[in-house]
Amino acid sequence: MSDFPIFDLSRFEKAGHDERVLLGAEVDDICRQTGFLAIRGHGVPQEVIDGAWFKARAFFDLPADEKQKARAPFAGYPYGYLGPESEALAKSKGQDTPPDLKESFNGGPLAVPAGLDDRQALDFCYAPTIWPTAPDGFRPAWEAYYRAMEDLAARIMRVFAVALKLDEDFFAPTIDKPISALRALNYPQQPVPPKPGQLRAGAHTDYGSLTILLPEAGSGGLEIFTPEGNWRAVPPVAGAFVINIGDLMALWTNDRWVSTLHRVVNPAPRADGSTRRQSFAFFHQPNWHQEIACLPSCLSPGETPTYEPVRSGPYLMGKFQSTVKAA
Ligand SMILES: O=C(O)CCC(=O)C(=O)O
Ligand SMILES: [Fe+2]
Repeated sequence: MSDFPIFDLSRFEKAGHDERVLLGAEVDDICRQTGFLAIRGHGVPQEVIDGAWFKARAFFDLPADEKQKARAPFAGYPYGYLGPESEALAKSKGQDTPPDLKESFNGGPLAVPAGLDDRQALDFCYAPTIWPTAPDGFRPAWEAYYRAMEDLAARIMRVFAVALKLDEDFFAPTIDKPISALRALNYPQQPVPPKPGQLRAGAHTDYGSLTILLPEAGSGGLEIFTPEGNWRAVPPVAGAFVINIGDLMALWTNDRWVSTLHRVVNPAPRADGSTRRQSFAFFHQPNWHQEIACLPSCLSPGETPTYEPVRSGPYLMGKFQSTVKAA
């Protein structure tokens, strides 16, 4: 996919007002088509990326019973280790498929906002992350990466605001107590052929405002469903993150921006067996109570919003739980 769009965030941040508007218009174009692009010039230190990446790798390399010590305590609990075959993302789209061929470790917000007393929020998004006891140093490395993603997401949301012809900090109050989750994914080698319809990650859209992906360097498998109706590979871009918008951004923009269907396909069988793939996905999610309703700048005169407003937290909870419970 040689024409996969790449956006230089440092260029935007150094630019004056007029150039920002022009760069914002480029992002608006991309988000109207697929909402998938690579971000370079992001400023996230390589040590922070490597720190979390190699701790995650060391965790996935542990024996299964070690990893299970950090498992989510029940189906539908959002954090901790989710072992092989515990989720089918296509179920969030009403597709009944065999479970995805992956395992993941998931962590939530690093702190509970002072004074928050919403039971559902406390029991779901602010439920404690179940930390692994090994490898040493996992938690600080994870938290450093989580913080870097939270910061990067807030900067990208500023670009989005400009792209939508809104005040640059329009989104700031909607994401000042975000309920984002970080997920480390491991797609193991496949010694046994997948079942019919079974993928590494079934076709889905992401649920929130924006996802920041870090696919393994040189790996393939991630595909998006293009407006022309084809599945198309997304390449990992060296030194960049792949970002995509989620359902809440589509809702916010009255479908001016698309939350594109994507999936991770199985690798071709290889004689050397080296088909394992790792990735990080940071799911940026507006404040629990934030109402997401069509933005005024996305409504032409005489047009009415397509969707009823939703609240960020309960919306996310419903989507997440649809992927792990029996259909
Ligand atoms: O691993 C990847 O590259 C993508 C995973 C993904 O789309 C997801 O977990 O939502
Ligand atoms: Fe996704």
